[in-house]
Amino acid sequence: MSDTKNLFNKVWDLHTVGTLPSGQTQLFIGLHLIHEVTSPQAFAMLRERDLKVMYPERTFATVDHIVPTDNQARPFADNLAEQMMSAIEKNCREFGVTLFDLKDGRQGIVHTVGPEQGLTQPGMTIACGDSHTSTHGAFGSIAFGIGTSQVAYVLSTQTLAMNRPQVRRVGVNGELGPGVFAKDVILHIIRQLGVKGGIGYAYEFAGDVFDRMTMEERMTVCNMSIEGGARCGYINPDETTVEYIRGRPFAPQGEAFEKAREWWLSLASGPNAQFDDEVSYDAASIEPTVTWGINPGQSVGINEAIPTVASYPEEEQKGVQEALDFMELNEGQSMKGLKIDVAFIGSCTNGRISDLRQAAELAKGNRVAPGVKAIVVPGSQQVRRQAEEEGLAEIFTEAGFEWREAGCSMCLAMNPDKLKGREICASSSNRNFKGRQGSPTGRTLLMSPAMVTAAAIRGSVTDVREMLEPVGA
Ligand SMILES: CC(C)[C@H](C(=O)O)[C@@H](O)C(=O)O
Ligand code: SF4
Repeated sequence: MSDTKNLFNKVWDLHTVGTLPSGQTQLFIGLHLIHEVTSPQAFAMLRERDLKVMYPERTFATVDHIVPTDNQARPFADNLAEQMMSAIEKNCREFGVTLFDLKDGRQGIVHTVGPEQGLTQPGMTIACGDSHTSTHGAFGSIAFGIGTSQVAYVLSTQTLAMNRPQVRRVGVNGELGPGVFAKDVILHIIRQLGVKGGIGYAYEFAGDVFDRMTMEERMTVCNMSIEGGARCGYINPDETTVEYIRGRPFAPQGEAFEKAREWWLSLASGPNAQFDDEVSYDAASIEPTVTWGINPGQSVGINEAIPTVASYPEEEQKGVQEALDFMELNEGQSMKGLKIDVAFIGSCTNGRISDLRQAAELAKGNRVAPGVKAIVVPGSQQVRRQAEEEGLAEIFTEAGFEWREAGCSMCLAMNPDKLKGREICASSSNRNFKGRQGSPTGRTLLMSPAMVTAAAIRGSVTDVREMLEPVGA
């Protein structure tokens, strides 16, 4: 393999089956993850054509979006949710696909359970009928969100027709300050490059900030690469990646693991790797970040004022004003002190054990502010069990947070967890689109789980650094 090839192109080339008449690449998909929302029609398409799932052993299913996080008794109160649940149960049974269902112990958000079970590995191509599939790129896999008809295609052929994106290296170097987390890094990147800036690109995140990150932090970053418009995002595999995977249920074991390790590490972009574009940011310039608008690029550092409309290019000004009007915020205003109604800790961006540990550390000995509804929703049953064992669940409930079952919950509100009316929600999720959290007029402020916890306790948007122990104390 040539030294100048970056990881993305190495993995792409290794999985290329051929070039289609359209000019697209037919790409072999190593791992296909499915969930209840985008799979029912895909299975229906297979039935219509009398097709089978080509590699049921490369296909794994979970339930996450529609799952209630309080009362999980069947049948679910929501008829549509019950139908989706029964459909995935039937489809997995009939097509021979492993399903992590509610009784399984491994159920959770699709992007939480893949890595947790050791299914997600470096050098793989991964597809899932879900935009945040980019999360799996944290392992140095190339992982794409796909639509329902493509889900049918992958089920029946284990391949996907795709245009090869260009690769942009996004560097962040230096030291992150206290109270600045992976979430702030990716919100900062999206703000700089724009929500459409990544169109046509795969993002390689590189630099010493990512090198020092844990796998869970890397997943937070890659999860949101698609919010910046990129087709996918990834981080080169290193010893951190290898050690995370070691011993997980679906990881290679023994000698096979050592062989895989060598191969995984060989895939990383080397010092001479070429990129179609490169940008880089200084870690020290990143503050705890919070969104003020209706897309994930509309954010500010907690000590900054909301930018003026005039500071945007003319073609964007109308949209910016519309966002301010919807949020009932003004240019020049500070986000600090803005009252919140709801605090949501969870989602495939920030619903893993390290997120809950951070939140619990701040919640310990504090109380959720009067009038604020605060919920903590683990990303998976495994995260939930671990949090209970570590005493985190108890810390949360003592502080006045609700402790829930695993699922997507209020990230998308395709389940009973919804905002009401004009409520403002401090949320550790990844999208702040109008109506995203279940009320058409509800308002979402994206931030790190630590910032959400701080807002829950103070009752308003807070600089989390005010609540951290001074260094050395
Ligand atoms: C329901 C699903 C198709 C959707 C996605 O693709 O991302 C959801 O997960 C989301 O986050 O909006
Ligand atoms: S947690 Fe949110 S972003 Fe992630 S898969 Fe579920 S709905 Fe989509």
